[in-house]
Amino acid sequence: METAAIGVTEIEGRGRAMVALRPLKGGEIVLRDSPIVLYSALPFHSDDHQKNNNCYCSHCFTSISQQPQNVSCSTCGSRFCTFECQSVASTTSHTPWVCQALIRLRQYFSDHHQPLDLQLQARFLVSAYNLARVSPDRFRMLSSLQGSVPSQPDADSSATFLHSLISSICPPPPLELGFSLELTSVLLAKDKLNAFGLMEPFSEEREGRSVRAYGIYPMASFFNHDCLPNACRFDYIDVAGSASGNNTDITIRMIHDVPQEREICLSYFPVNLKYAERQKSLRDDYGFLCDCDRCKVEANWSESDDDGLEVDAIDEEEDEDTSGVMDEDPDEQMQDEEDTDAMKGEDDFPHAYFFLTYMCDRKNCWGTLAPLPPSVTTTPSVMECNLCGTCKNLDQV
Ligand SMILES: C[S@@+](CC[C@H](N)C(=O)[O-])C[C@H]1O[C@@H](n2cnc3c(N)ncnc32)[C@H](O)[C@@H]1O
Repeated sequence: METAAIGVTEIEGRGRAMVALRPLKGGEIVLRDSPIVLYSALPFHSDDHQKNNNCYCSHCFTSISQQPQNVSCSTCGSRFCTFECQSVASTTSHTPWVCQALIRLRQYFSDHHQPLDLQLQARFLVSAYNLARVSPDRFRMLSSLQGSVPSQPDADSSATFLHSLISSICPPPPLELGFSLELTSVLLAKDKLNAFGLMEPFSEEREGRSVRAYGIYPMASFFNHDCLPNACRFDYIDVAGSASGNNTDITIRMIHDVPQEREICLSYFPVNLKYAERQKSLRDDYGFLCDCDRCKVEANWSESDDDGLEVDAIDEEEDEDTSGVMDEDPDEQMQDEEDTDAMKGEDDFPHAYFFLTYMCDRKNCWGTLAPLPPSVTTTPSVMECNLCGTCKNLDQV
């Protein structure tokens, strides 16, 4: 039997972390994870009619706009892809309390205009308090994830507002753990630190990435962040299909080879973000300052470097022959380049190799490329983008 690929360990200053339990190959799938809690990314109410017209299954989030057979909840109107999905939902994600809570919150948000963030936090709280009722074991998993009572007054004011809203219009049925402002506040902090956005299928016309639903995944929540990640997340929404029951599962795939004991990290946002944007998001949203190898270099850049150097350096690099380097560990590759100073502007920009090799260059995508899993291809040089799905041979990269 093959040894497990990754395991959870504690790293000082970083909390729990995922590490390689054996040498890992680029393209290897190191985790498949199913969500413990899911919620829609659509507002309860929006002036945008497209957004009000929910065309996803409320349980498995498969697109149902093309499915004439879809069914609706006779009480709240939520739509489901099939009777089977609706039947499963009636005892899990769409219990009578959720149904009533959705009706009342929808009414409240159409009468009182509130920002999208707050509406989505309300959706999360309904899903989380419902989970506490229908699956105490999964709720305990959620409770064990990173996230405690926040210190920022802003976060506390959202919790206070949402707690009082839910208490007054749709209080949950009695729960073992109770229903308190402190629990609401802690749950919101866990959502903020651990939720993954399940993306709409890619479209070149749409700027930015559009999220269909948010999910919290019990194992994937242990990956720490690095601005030059060695693994990335793939989801297969609308590809897997509701029939397989895993439309909302995610997989984590290695971007390149890593040795045993190396920490496996994801990037919490698209890798093209600038230093200041990354630091702000990590400080404000995740509560830490990043001092990864890339940040150490970019911390010394002037603002104009940050604006222009990445593109300049990539253009310079594009003239070089990068084929045939994929069999090497890119970390070593970068180290070799550092040692020999083979790359122009190397001291300032040692991560040019990463951008050239692993960043998708399709318009408006900004996804990350990882080799296809060895089980899918016999050609290790085929790279797939985790957002738009484009496949490229390494010699095209
Ligand atoms: C999704 S959790 C990752 C797992 C977490 N370390 C734990 O113990 O459960 C995100 C949190 O991990 C910590 N974290 C993630 N990446 C980090 C990094 N590069 N340096 C320090 N802390 C990090 C931060 O506290 C962040 O809010």
